[in-house]
Amino acid sequence: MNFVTPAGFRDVLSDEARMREDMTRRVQQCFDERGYVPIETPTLEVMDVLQAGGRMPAAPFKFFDSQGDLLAMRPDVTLQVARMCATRLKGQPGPFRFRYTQRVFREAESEMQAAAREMTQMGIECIGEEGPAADAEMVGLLAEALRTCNVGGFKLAIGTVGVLRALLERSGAPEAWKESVLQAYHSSNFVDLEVLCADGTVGSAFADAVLSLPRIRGGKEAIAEVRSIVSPLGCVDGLDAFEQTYDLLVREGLAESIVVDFSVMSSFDYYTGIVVEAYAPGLGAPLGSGGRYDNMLAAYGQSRPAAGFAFSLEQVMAAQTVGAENAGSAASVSASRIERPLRIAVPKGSLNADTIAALSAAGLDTTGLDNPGRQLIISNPGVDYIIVRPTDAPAFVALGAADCGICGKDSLLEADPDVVELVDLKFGACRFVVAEPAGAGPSVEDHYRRLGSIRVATKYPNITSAYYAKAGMQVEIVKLHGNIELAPLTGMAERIVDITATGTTLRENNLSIVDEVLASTARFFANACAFRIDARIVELTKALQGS
Ligand SMILES: Nc1ncnc2c1ncn2[C@@H]1O[C@H](COP(=O)(O)OP(=O)(O)OP(=O)(O)O)[C@@H](O)[C@H]1O
Ligand SMILES: O=P(O)(O)OC[C@H]1O[C@H](OP(=O)(O)OP(=O)(O)O)[C@H](O)[C@@H]1O
Repeated sequence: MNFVTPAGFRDVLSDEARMREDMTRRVQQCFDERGYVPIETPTLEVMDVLQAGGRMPAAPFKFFDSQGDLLAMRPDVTLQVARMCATRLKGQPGPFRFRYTQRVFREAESEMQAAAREMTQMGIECIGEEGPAADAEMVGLLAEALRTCNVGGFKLAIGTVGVLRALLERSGAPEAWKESVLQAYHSSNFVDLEVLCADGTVGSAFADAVLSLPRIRGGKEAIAEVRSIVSPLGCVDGLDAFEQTYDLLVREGLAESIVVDFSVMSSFDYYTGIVVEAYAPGLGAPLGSGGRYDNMLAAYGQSRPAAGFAFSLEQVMAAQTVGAENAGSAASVSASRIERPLRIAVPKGSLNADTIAALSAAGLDTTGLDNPGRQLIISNPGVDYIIVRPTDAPAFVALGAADCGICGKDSLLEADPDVVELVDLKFGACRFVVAEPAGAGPSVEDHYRRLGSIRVATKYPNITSAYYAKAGMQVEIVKLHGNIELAPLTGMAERIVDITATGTTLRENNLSIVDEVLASTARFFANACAFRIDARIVELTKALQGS
């Protein structure tokens, strides 16, 4: 027997535990000095209670107790605080300022994530206050806490959800379109957004506004730019308060640390006003996030305005490690981000030549990239090309090993990484199809009727199972790594789900297409944090769009 901890759970040895203790103490003291008092919430909640508060931030661990209640380990503290305020503190007038340091527990969300499943969150919730002063207090305190933790060069991206909500409501668009737009915003999919805004569902002024909003970023001028776009449409909701919040933050000396960014809207259904996400240079994932969630308490029976944030102790410690490594070089942490080469994941294989051509047309020095030999990283002035298998590109970018990259939409759909999809590069066009041996249709259908399932071979099990789940058909998926067409020819599977481009492979192996699953082209995409703090990615995006 191996005496190991469960995946994603670990012991913390003394040296690290001492650092964690010290950091926690300093942060809690910082919160305490601003009038925030400690609270603790239970490790377990009834699942229905958690769900009542809105979208769950991550999949929780769940189990039944002896009474048959479905319980969940807390994936987050905010929902619990909302529940607590609306129930146990119902009779008290407030406002309440709470702080906490608590472990949260999350089931792994994807295979690609080598993630911890137990994390320590430090955060605050301010219940019963609203307006720019309360919002600035929340964002300012997040900045102060990160400074207390010596996180160098951090950035706080702030936006407000009011403007987009107003644009959608007043656009007159059908619900399905609005949901698709929100989905594109949530998944940071600029390519989908472009397609939706070009489909003629809403007038061009609304379409242009919805499309340009997430690309606007900067300082005070970014707010003015948003205003000039949404004001003629009568959609300035929340923008005045947001501008006042921004001014207050600048007055607190935070101009260098905050960046207005209207693409930060990942939890639109949960937040009602300002949203904030914290990033540190060199970290692939955000340090923490927060915002205003005025509707959540009402879901528990008592309406009160509320705002708060939480950040991860583990992420803060990781930022310090990256900061210490950068400090070894001549530059400071924030400056080193600018000086460090931009890391681009470049696919080898069939997308390679077009990728090099696109990067070169965008103005990058691609010398040596077309003939790297066995060298896996090609370094040119200002840029490191990381040569990857196309199916690995999403992992490199999502985990922050590369700042941005290129691969087929098929690889992105299969991996479903947390990245920002920026440009449809149009090359690498292919179609995903379901195919079977020519003339085998009746026998495959008979097989399904008799056994209630068929075997489908593919390199893309996630795309395939999503397709069959939608079709309501039971299948056994056989995962292969290449020459998928062999599976039905050898009797290993009845059908395949695979790529076709010219159709030659299907034709030469006497296979015929049963259905179309989706079409794919190559995409340029970026790590969500790098996209928000590294201006070079925005520049490269523009250059690639023009090429
Ligand atoms: N005829 C085609 N066959 C395969 N892929 C194509 C074709 N045309 C375009 N593509 C695109 O090129 C991408 C890379 O294909 P390629 O064959 O180079 O790598 P792969 O073998 O699928 O990936 P990996 O080596 O990571 O398993 C595909 O994901 C797809 O988006
Ligand atoms: O329609 P066509 O132009 O004939 O292209 C389709 C073929 O290309 C891909 O294979 P790939 O060359 O990537 O090899 P693999 O089977 O090893 O993945 C795909 O899996 C098909 O087999």
